Amino acid sequence: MQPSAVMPEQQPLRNLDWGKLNFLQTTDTHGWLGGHLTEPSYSADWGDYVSFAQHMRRMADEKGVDLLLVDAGDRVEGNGLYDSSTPKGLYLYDIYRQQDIDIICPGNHELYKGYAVDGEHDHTVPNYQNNYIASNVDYVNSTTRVREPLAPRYRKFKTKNQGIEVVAFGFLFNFREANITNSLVQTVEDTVKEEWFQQAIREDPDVFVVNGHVGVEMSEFNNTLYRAIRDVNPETPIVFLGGHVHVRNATMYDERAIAVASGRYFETIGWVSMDGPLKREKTPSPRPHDTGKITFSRRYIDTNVLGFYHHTGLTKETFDTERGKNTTAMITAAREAMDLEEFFGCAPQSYWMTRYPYGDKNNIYTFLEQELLAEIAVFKERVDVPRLVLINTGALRFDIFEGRFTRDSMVNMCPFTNGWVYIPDMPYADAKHVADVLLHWEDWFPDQSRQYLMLLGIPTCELNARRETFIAPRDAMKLSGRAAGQVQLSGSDYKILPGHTTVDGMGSDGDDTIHETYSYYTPPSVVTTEVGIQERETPEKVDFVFISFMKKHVLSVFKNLNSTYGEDDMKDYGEYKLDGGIYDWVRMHWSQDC
Ligand SMILES: Nc1ccn([C@@H]2O[C@H](COP(=O)(O)O)[C@@H](O)[C@H]2O)c(=O)n1
Repeated sequence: MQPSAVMPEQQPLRNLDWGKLNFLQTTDTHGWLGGHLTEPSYSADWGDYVSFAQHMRRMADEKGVDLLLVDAGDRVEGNGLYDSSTPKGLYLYDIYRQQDIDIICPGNHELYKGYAVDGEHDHTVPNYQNNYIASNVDYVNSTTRVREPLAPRYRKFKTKNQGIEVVAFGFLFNFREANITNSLVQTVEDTVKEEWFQQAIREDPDVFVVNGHVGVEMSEFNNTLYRAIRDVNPETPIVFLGGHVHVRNATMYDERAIAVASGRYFETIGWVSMDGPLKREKTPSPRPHDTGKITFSRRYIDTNVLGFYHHTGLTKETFDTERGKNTTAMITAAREAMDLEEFFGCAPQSYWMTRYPYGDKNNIYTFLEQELLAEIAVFKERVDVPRLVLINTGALRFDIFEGRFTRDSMVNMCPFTNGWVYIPDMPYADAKHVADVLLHWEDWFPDQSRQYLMLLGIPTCELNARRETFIAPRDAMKLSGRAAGQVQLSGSDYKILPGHTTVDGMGSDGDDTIHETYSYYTPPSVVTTEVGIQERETPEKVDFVFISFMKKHVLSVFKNLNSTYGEDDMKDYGEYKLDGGIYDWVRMHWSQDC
């Protein structure tokens, strides 16, 4: 743990079921390798995970079974440990590589910026050599424009103890709208037609492992890849290890194919185990599968040291390994070098992405709309022109906690350096119309809406995963005026604290830690604010100002509406960047100490 991280509290835990083949999975870590310093349930750091994995590998050896470590991408963007150095990732790649990972692939965040693609190509791919798999992502050399696979397309290997033959892939969802030009993503549909893939699915392994930056309910996994593999291999067990959607989720595609994704921001380490007749005899050829039952199990391990001690049967005194401790020290040194605890201001209250409804004063998007937007989208030369400002809610990616707001909190909340663009003197009604279409895309274009939103990635990906409101019993009690506190389990020292309470396609027993649930409210896809516009006297023309990330989306609306507006009408709206604007706002409004 980092020196300033809070200690976790003892909470009731479910054990891990071991099988012949077991996996520890991370995904969407987004640079959070220092852990969640102020959240006890998730306060372990990457060094603790290094120690944990070393012990788990030892335990696997003792049991004579196998353990594979997998990461499904989006390792960058979203935490100071990556974003606050120049160049970005200066410390992260070395810290990351301290963990031995057997199967690793890229996510979309590795492909938004040229330097991030180069970071993969120059650091992560060589750090993990043949374990890095890029089944549908290419690297394009910026100077020569030569295109080559970012890493091998697939990997065939035998596990250490059981000798199970594995064919492993590493896919990225069909992310083609926003990746930068030194990367190239081929659709999963086109990739499965390629000769190498057709050969790979005929390698006749004991198990297929499809690692992918893909949600377990996205069609790239549950349709295209599942069908392609299953059609040729009716009996072979398949393990899909996904990500991207930032939620804990698991489902069985059939009795011999499981799909699991393990949340976001290093809050969760996924555990998947499979047991039964996995390994087949060497002869005859083709080797028939033992069609005996394969059992699967999944757990979402909260990233804290008390859980790690429990699952390894160790204690504070016996848990840390040399390598783990060194990794923790590397993180501490990097955090200090980048001054991530630098005080920026004092947040007067917490603001939540999904725990309070949009419109409530505790909701971060209400805060963005009502407080921030008018002051962070400013262009001195046009300051007197009324403006309609629009931003995607995906721009803010983490809650703000009441109290010290540091360099770290700033990047956690918004790592993006997007600028602002505008269409000058646009008819007010047209600007409103575009905003309305972006907000209610599904109503405007019901046929293409959902897939379109997903592809374009307007909102937070959590929004795409979960759309129904859930009011937690504690909040329901508050709403009805009754008191509620932490739940004490009778006859035990354990408290039940708020945290992840997952209901997935396999039931409600996936979380290792038994938590009290949070409320959940779906955020909108965009928010807007009007500056210099009176409700009773609306101007004929306004500046339509939007975050540069939304350029493609706005163009897409124009196209769908057969509008004559196009890219040539869009101009830079000053030089303010999103992160810089928020920084200045915090300095100005939250300057008091705390
Ligand atoms: N420059 C950027 C890049 C991304 N976003 C937002 O992030 C979303 C994608 O993040 P995931 O973790 O969900 O892959 C994307 O949909 C945008 O909302 C951004 O605002 N600016």
